Amino acid sequence: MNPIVFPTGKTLDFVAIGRLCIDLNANEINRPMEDTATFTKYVGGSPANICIGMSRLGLRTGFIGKVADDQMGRFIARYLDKEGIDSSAVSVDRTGAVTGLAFTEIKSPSDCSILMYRDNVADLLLTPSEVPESLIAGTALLLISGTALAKSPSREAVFQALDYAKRHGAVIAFDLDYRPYTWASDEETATYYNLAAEKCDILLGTREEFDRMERFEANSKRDDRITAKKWFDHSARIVIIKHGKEGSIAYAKDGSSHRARSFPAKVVKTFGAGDSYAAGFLYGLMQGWSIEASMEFGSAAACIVISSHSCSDAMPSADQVRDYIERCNRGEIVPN
Ligand SMILES: Nc1ncnc2c1ncn2[C@@H]1O[C@H](COP(=O)(O)OP(=O)(O)O)[C@@H](O)[C@H]1O
Ligand SMILES: O=C(O)C[C@@H](O)[C@H](O)C(=O)COP(=O)(O)O
Repeated sequence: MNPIVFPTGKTLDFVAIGRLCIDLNANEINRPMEDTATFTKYVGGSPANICIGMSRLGLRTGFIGKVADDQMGRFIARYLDKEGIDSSAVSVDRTGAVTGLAFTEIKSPSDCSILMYRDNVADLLLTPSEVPESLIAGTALLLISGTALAKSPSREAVFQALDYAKRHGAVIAFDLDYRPYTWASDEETATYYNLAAEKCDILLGTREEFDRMERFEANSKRDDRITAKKWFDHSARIVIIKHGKEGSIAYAKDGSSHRARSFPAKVVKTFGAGDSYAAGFLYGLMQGWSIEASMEFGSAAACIVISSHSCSDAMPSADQVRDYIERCNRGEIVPN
């Protein structure tokens, strides 16, 4: 069963708020970054990737964010337009801030890491006054992402967006998306994550990300059910805890739980899994599918992205995801 009823009659299906950045993915894979000479540039940033994923799946999407007034910022803006994403709420920084960069290291299909350059980044300078109420009033689903909570004024901009979403009945999804680089302390992280999560209908995060929010609480066994239960006393209706290759588990407010296995994949790199999973899962819910069917769709979308070189550019269409599931069912995908 699907416990989320999305509002109808909106002009957009999905709006994300947060960072628009650049991924620089190593071309010479299976080696440390010290030995990598060339990288390919893609649009990146977790909420940007999810929004691109939703657009590829055929939804009407928009983005609220801030880009640098430089070549990278213009590359991002152009890419959003090409993908058919409403970028009317993407403002341009005029203070000399820069675009965030994520260099990716692909040492092996299972040993990947990210080196972030995020000093004075434009995305964290988004202000509450740059969040248009009309765009949020006109969407069925708003996605927020944890990194945008790391600093003011972007933090207040996200809370402003949450307030508008509540006011206008948009469903709210929160991808925890914890990135250590941006936060001042563990206490600060837990405080703002908890304050935002209380207001959201759907929470998605890895076990490690939920651990960050629970640092003051008694869940020493890191029990997923205990983690999820807390949020049902607030606004949550679905809590998903992701466990990499081991799959994911969803808890719903009615007490049910749903496990999704991961599909086989010829993995190039592991990053991008969570973003494509989120896009596939949220897309499924918006089609009125069950939680299980939506999780399956997200898991297959994740495999397509981790079998590719990029995150954003590799986001699949709905037909590609369906085809991947069928090929897996026929035993045609042999994992590495
Ligand atoms: N090595 C893998 N093989 C197949 N599927 C994977 C693999 N890693 C991740 N996935 C899929 O992607 C989903 C999200 O991945 P996960 O690593 O948990 O999130 P994140 O990328 O946010 O850390 C998993 O639930 C699983 O379906
Ligand atoms: O989120 C970023 O700033 C970098 C992403 O674009 C990057 O490609 C990535 O790490 C994806 O994250 P994941 O889906 O959680 O693995």
